[in-house]
Amino acid sequence: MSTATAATHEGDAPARGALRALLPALAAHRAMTARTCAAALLEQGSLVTLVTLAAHTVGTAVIEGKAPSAATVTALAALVLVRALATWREMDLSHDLAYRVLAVLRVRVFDGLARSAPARIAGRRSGDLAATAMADVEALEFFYAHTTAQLLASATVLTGGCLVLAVVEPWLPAAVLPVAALLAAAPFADARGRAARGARTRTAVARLSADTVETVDGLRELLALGQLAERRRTLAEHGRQVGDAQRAEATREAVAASVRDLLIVAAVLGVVAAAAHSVTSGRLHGAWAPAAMALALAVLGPVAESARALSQAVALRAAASRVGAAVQAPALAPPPAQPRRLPPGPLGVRLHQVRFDYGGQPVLDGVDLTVPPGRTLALVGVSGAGKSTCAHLLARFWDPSQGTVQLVPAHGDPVDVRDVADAELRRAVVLVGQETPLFHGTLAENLRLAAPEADDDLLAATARRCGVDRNAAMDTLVGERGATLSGGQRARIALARALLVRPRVLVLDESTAHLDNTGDARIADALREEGRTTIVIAHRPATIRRADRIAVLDQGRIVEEGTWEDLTSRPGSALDRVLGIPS
Ligand SMILES: Nc1ncnc2c1ncn2[C@@H]1O[C@H](COP(=O)(O)OP(=O)(O)OP(=O)(O)O)[C@@H](O)[C@H]1O
Repeated sequence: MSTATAATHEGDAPARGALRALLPALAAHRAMTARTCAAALLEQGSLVTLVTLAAHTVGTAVIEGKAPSAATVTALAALVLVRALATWREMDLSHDLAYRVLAVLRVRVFDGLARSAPARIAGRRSGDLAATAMADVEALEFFYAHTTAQLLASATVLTGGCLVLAVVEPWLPAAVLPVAALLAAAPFADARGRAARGARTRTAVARLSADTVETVDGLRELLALGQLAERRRTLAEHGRQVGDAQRAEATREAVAASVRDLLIVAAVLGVVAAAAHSVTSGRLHGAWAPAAMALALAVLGPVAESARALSQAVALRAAASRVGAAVQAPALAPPPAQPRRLPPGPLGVRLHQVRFDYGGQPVLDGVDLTVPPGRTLALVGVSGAGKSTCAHLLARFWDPSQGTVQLVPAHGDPVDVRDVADAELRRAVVLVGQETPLFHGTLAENLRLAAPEADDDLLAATARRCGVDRNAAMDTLVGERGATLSGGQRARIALARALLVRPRVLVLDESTAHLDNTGDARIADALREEGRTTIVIAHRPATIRRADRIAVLDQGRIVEEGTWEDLTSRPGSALDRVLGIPS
């Protein structure tokens, strides 16, 4: 897990640069960002001009007893219209910009997860990952929609307003600028605390999301174990923690909002006092007193709003950290710089002196294994011996820390799987696990994941070959994760899907464990194809003995290899020990 993610999970203040790291995402939308800034500037600028002109007009009317000119009334009406249009345009553009950026960000989070799958995902809860992919990305909408353009516009309007005030009376900006500086500094004063509170909220939300996903997933098991009431209590407790974390943020924000209001009132009173003094000493026309007050109020309002947005953005550091960590997750199996093409024809497999660990003790410690092209090997070992790990290295979910995993053509040089482009490797080597998931959709849709171009006849023929229920129509809904099917039916569909790829190397990791003995034998026939290399990981003796050769994995190495007859005729063989056959 990356440091940023770890910090967030522990509820610490996340990295300071996390929000800055979000800005480059705007680079792809420079023109739109510029339009959003221009609209925000027009929105704020038109309001400031409107209220200042209105106050000056009223002041002039009261003091001089003159009705406003037609030009002034027209200008005021035009400003109202401009302000309304600019508000609509700014909201429209800022949200459009934010949603575009978020759409890209969601895909980049997904890419990050895919790049680091399954290793990095293995240690994390799916609800937690879903929270990063959805809730954290969604939370950043505020940053993109309500921070950047508003900050730029309010700073510009403040500068322009102060220049006008300085022209009217050089002392007037002195009442506005210190308050503006205080408002701008406020979000940074308690940045650590705010970021930590934000992180607590995000962590609580992620935990609740993880709990909810796990509970929904495991409802059947929880029901069977009589644990539903307990689970309900846990969910309620974690929901309460989310509420507490959100309330703590809201309470601080309420205090900050009151302080901001107080500061603005103080600044406006300061401007009123200074303007009144200038008017009474004859340096300023009386109409400028209400105009200066309105102008001060109008420029400080957006500054206060920006300060609020900045405070909220600081609280989003945790979400930004989590999204950043997901986006920047390094590839665990980096793509080759110069991919090598696999030669045509059957491919064998060779693991040479392979070492691998998951960050602790080595799981594989010098594995040597060769499967000639077109042959079937049964990889056998006690539970936890590292059989699936070998399969995962062959499918290149991970790379070994030492040694090589190669695909070996009948003629020509072996090719290291690290040198093969991902798409080509996925076509050449297909791994079917015991719990290969099916996706929500029809039987045909699930099969077509492997071969999008396959016609219905091919799908039906392959499904039949693997023993998928004859009566199952291609438009039968299989339900999420194949929930409406039996374990055996799911296995048959997963196998049919694998066959549609027409892989040259097929790795079956306990994929037929759900089938009865007859089904297992039929599937073995269906899978047999001239030239295909097959590695079968199994515990069932009948499955193992069908293989051309058997390799026994123990203590991280291949300790025994041979045919079924060889190994079972050897007294006290490692195979006998694995199968529990007394010597
Ligand atoms: N993602 C992972 N992170 C950490 N350790 C892991 C991970 N996957 C597997 N292991 C550990 O590596 C060892 C080998 O696991 P592996 O799944 O390869 O065994 P196996 O021989 O296939 O077992 P089984 O027959 O029970 O499926 C086990 O000790 C397991 O706990």
